[in-house]
Amino acid sequence: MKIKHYPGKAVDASLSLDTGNAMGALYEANWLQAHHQHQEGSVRGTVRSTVGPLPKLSRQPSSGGSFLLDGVSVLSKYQMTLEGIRQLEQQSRDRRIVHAIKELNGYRPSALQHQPPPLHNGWIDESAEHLEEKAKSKSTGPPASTPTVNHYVLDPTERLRQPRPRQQLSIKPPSLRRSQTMLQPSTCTSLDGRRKPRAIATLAFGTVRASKAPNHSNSSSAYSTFSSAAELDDHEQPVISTQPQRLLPPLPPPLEPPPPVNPIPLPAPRTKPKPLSRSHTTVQRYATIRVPNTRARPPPPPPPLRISTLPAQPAAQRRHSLEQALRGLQLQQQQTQEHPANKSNSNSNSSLDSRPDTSKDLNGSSGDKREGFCIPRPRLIVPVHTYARRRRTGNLKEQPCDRTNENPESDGRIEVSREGKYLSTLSGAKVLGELAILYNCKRTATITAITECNLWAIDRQCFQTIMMRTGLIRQAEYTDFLKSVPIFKDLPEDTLIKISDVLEETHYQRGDYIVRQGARGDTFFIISKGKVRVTIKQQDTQEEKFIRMLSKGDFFGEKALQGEDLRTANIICESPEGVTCLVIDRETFNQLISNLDEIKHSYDDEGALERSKINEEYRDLNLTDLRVIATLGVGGFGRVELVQINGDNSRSFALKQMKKSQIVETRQQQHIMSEKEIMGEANSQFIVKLFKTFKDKKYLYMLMESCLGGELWTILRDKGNFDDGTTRFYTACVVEAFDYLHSRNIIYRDLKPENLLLDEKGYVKLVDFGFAKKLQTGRKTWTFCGTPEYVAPEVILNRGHDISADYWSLGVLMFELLTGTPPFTGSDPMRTYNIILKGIDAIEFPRNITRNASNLIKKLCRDNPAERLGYQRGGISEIQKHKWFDGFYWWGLQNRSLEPPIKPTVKSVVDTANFDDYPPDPEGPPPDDVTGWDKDF
Ligand SMILES: Nc1ncnc2c1ncn2[C@@H]1O[C@H](COP(=O)(O)OP(=O)(O)OP(=O)(O)O)[C@@H](O)[C@H]1O
Ligand SMILES: Nc1nc2c(ncn2[C@@H]2O[C@@H]3COP(=O)(O)O[C@H]3[C@H]2O)c(=O)[nH]1
Ligand SMILES: Nc1nc2c(ncn2[C@@H]2O[C@@H]3COP(=O)(O)O[C@H]3[C@H]2O)c(=O)[nH]1
Repeated sequence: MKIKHYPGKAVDASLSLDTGNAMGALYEANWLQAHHQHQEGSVRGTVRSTVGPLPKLSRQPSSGGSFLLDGVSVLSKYQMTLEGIRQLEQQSRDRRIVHAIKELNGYRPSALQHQPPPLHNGWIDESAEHLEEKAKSKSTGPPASTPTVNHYVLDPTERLRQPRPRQQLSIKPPSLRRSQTMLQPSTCTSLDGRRKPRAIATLAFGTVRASKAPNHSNSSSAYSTFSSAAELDDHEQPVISTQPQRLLPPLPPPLEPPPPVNPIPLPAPRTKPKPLSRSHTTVQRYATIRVPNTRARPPPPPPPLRISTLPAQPAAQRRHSLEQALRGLQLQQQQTQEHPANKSNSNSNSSLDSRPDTSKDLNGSSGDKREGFCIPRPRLIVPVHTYARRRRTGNLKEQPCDRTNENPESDGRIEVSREGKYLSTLSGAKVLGELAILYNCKRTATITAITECNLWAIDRQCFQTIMMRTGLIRQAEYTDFLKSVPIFKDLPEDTLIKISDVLEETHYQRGDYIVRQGARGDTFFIISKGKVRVTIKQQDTQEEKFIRMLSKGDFFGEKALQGEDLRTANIICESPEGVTCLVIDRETFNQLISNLDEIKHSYDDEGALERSKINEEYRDLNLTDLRVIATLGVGGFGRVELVQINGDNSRSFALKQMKKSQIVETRQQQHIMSEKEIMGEANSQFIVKLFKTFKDKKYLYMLMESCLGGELWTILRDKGNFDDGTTRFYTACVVEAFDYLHSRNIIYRDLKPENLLLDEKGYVKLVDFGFAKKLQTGRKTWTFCGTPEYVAPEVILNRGHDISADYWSLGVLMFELLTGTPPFTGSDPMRTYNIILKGIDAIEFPRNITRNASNLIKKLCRDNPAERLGYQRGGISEIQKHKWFDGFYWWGLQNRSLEPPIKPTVKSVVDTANFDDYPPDPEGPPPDDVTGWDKDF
């Protein structure tokens, strides 16, 4: 063991052993030996302090209470609370109304089926062993709630185990000792690892062929492609709708909107309605416009074009017709739902496409199996505004209108043009002419039949009635769904209705890129059916890395709307039966959604990106560009200096200088590399940022952000102890830092007030990542390291430890902040370990520790790592939800709006008044080390 003395500063000890993991083995052997001796009634009070042949002992503790866990659970932030969704839907206040509307219209209950609730809510990958362990503890009761039989019976230091006199706990400086970080050679490390026309027309068959950008928006091109270019010769081909041209004499004044609830006594058929005979419906099939194929041959005279209007009908008959039409809708919907092949695409490929094409049977008599079909699903009619909008989804490049793709052989195709400029070609069950009716305006485009077309027409009044009804149904359906989506559940009803009004439902097929990384984005998506895969392109390889799956109720696409318009990830349709999304435009997003807390969260990759941008700023900085202002602190390997960049007095940095020779001597090379990597990538305001590293022959340097509020240790030393509220604030900062690290499977391992620095505002940040380590999922690590007073029993016993060891140290920190002394304090490390192994229940809690605080401390300092709060199913949020934190404003802490309990005085960027004074290093410069082990530093 080497003890280093730093003049003027408390002692900092480095404990190093030559043998790999001998330390842990030695300790365990000692405890066990002593335990045996104790059982034999012969406690002799000796601790073997040399590394010699160890007695052959079982590594299992001799009595119960602790478990060896190999399976480490990982907190998954992306688990959906399906159970919650289901409950919300059930609780929805106007559910009956929604239901009534649906029933009245023969709609089926929402297609949103519930999945069984997940087995748990936030943990994945639990090893069988872990589960088994839990099952066991369920049946027998949690082992830890059994009064602690202290199986660490050894007591070589009987005298020291006397309860510490109370006054010792609240002792004022100078008795507050600086804890000592211990070092051990890292040879034994982890085992790891989206004005007045009268009819609209529906094009019944065929498929859209041309000008389809792969954005899956079914309604073709955007206005931006309009120009005064090339007039289309209207005489060449039959014109169905022309723009801007009044087709028919003006209509009577606009229809009075019917009351919201069904004005027509429609029966609400629960059984499948009979297919209607076509003679009963006003929604008739009109004379087919047969147009010879003009593309392949020289243009013949235009085909005869007959546009029929619906005969004027008495009101009762009209009502009956509407009834029929709605039944037809209903039937159509059922057919769509019943044929799996038809299920998939409500927009682009009409469900009719998959049926036998009987379009040539004009009278629709024999062989026409589509008797029930009237008009396609109402949804096709609704999103009319899509013509005007270029939806930015996954297209890196807009696809140009390519008329060469059109298939001259296909039936029922029409061409849409405006001011003579070609817009698109449509076929299949498309709706045309709805705009002029909806907006009471002139035709907005010219429709030309380019092949024979079967068109169906509905008069204005009928169309408007259907629209109103379908609109209401749709609104109710969407509102109902939104209430079941976690991020919207607390929004007021009127906001949900507003959102429902502008939602567009879009369907994607398996493999479709709904959103493509790098593309410009203007839309926000909520998944209403199916699953999508999130991937991100790797910087070096361009390969796509899988990030996560998102499913019903999840949302995506908020990032492009919040930032630079660019999509930050790929979203790919994963479900074989496709994915349905409710799409919201930027305007609605900004007005109604962007302020929701859940929308503001950031993803890991964003942090990494942001960090690499920050680090980029210092890329060309050299050591010689820095000038030293003062010493901020002294650590195990050297000094930390306050520095400024020459010529820039506006800011300052902390430069940690580490002696290479000493790093090698204590075999800390691996730890130093890990420190650089973790601190250089971490992007949390509760963790000190490392901007750049340098090296020369003697030293390694780390250029970090400076925290001029000083060490929490110094403030604690001066104040003696903190009150409950102050302790809560600092503990909460550490919880945030741990949340960041642990969610990335990084264990910190050296928590203590010395490693908590205050920034100028009074928020604390974690510094010194010398023992931090990234673990492989579910793995443990075995390096014996940390600060004696803060190490967890499993570290002492060398049983392997993981992030749960940090929760132990959090409990210790709370105790120390509240009392001024850590709970487990011996006169030397060995004695300290001994006290630790006796457990938290052996420690007397002074009265100034409130009941809630001691409850939390005890829950953090459980012998059994698996039982520690933070490490269980609810993850770190269980700590945040503990009674001691009741009323604590976590969101204010995260956005730094919470007032810190102590505001340090920092007069300028070079004010070091909050730090102790440090004389020069008496040892002088270390020897050169040019062995090259540090080439990656
Ligand atoms: N970014 C910083 N801003 C201000 N002071 C700092 C900063 N980093 C370190 N210090 C000061 O230097 C001291 C030593 O730094 P640090 O703990 O990182 O060194 P170390 O060599 O790893 O020490 P240890 O022996 O505890 O492992 C800190 O306790 C603190 O007082
Ligand atoms: N304005 C416009 N209308 C289109 C487009 N594609 C199809 N249409 C249909 O063409 C129809 C022309 O008549 P309407 O304006 O009544 O309604 C229009 C739409 O239904 C398009 O890109 N722009
Ligand atoms: N960048 C990023 N986006 C994610 C992640 N998980 C889900 N997403 C979503 O993927 C979307 C891609 O498009 P946006 O960038 O607009 O918004 C993104 C997020 O909504 C993730 O881990 N990182």
